[in-house]
Amino acid sequence: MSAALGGAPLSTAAAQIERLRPTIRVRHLSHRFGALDVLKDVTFDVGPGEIFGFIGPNGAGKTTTIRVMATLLEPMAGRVEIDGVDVTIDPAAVRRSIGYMPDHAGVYDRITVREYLEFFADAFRVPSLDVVDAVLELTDLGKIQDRIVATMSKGMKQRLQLGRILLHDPKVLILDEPASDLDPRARIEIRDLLLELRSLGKTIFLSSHILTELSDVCTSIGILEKGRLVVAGPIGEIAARLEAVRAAQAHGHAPPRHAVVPGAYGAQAHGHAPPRHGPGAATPDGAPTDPAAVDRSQADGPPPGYGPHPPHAAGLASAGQAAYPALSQISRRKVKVRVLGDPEAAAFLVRGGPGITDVDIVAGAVHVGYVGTDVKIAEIVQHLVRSGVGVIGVEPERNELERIFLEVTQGEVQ
Ligand SMILES: Nc1ncnc2c1ncn2[C@@H]1O[C@H](COP(=O)(O)OP(=O)(O)OP(=O)(O)O)[C@@H](O)[C@H]1O
Repeated sequence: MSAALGGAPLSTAAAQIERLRPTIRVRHLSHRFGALDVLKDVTFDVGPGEIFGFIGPNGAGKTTTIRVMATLLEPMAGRVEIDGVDVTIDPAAVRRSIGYMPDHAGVYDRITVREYLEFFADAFRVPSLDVVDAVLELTDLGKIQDRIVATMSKGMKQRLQLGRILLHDPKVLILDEPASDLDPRARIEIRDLLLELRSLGKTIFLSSHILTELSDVCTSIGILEKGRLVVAGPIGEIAARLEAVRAAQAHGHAPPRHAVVPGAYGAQAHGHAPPRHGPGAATPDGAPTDPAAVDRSQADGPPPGYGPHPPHAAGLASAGQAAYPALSQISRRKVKVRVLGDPEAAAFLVRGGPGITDVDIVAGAVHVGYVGTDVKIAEIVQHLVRSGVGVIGVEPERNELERIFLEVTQGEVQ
């Protein structure tokens, strides 16, 4: 089926340009509602073929960002490009290349699934027969195509909404809270569908205020808090940088520059690091050295009325310094260790060790609190094994994304 939704083949040169260019490019985006600064200098990239999770608590500014991306709201300052097109310069072209699913969107209830899709296919002026069949197959709604929409479950309605935004074969999907209010099965189905859409070459931007909701499908994330982007990039890369910060701090050093300087995520995360020499070269803190580059960077610079960019808008930089005390204090971490034999004996061996803050037995597992990096986990395990304890399971207490979220945010809402 995918031929109808897989996009046209590109020439080699064009394909190369596309591979290098971020599909979504947000630069210094700022917006105000009345006196409320809702978005403050938000900058990030989403590369082609990524599933980008835009995570933040209620009121953080996710929907406002999305509405700008979807051409429904003109930004007060900053720039957003979708597939190389500026949303304020050519909104019609942007609309053709995106499929936008708002949160809590309604569906027409009194028609069948097929009629619903045919109606929108007509509205979008796409040849409805082939495309509707393809969408029904992709969303797995073919079996219930004659069902009245009103009788469908929430999960099915959500898939139908996704089907609707696929009809014009957009390159980019922008989904506002696509999994909220869904039961676990429906969430898994949406997740699988997103993975399939990615395999068809779509770039997917989704927002969520529930961290674990779709985190397992995201290739990269951005965390928004009180209108500021706290961090963005591939999950593994952010985790590695936090680990470097922790390691340095565990040894009483300042965090290494590469772990915290502006530009340590985003552009570099997508392979667009500024060269060290020649045009576009940058100083270690990301400032361009060539005057033309300075001009270009100023063209991207702070919007009028919004002042200089606050340092922590640029990444983990200030997160590792004063602005994010949670990071600079190094959060205590926990690891759950399962052992053969008596857990009390294992707890006794670990308790009081260097960097160990507390040890408990919960449901037969030894829960060890510690300060430090993953190296500490290895040391604990090594110590137990050398002492003759059989270690059968080691599980850091939180998943990676939860840990990152807790470390880089302060739990503030606006
Ligand atoms: N049209 C508007 N007029 C005034 N204030 C608004 C408007 N739209 C949003 N806001 C305010 O802007 C802030 C950010 O809202 P936004 O909807 O972007 O957040 P969000 O991260 O999507 O939150 P949620 O998950 O609750 O949807 C909130 O304080 C909200 O009340």
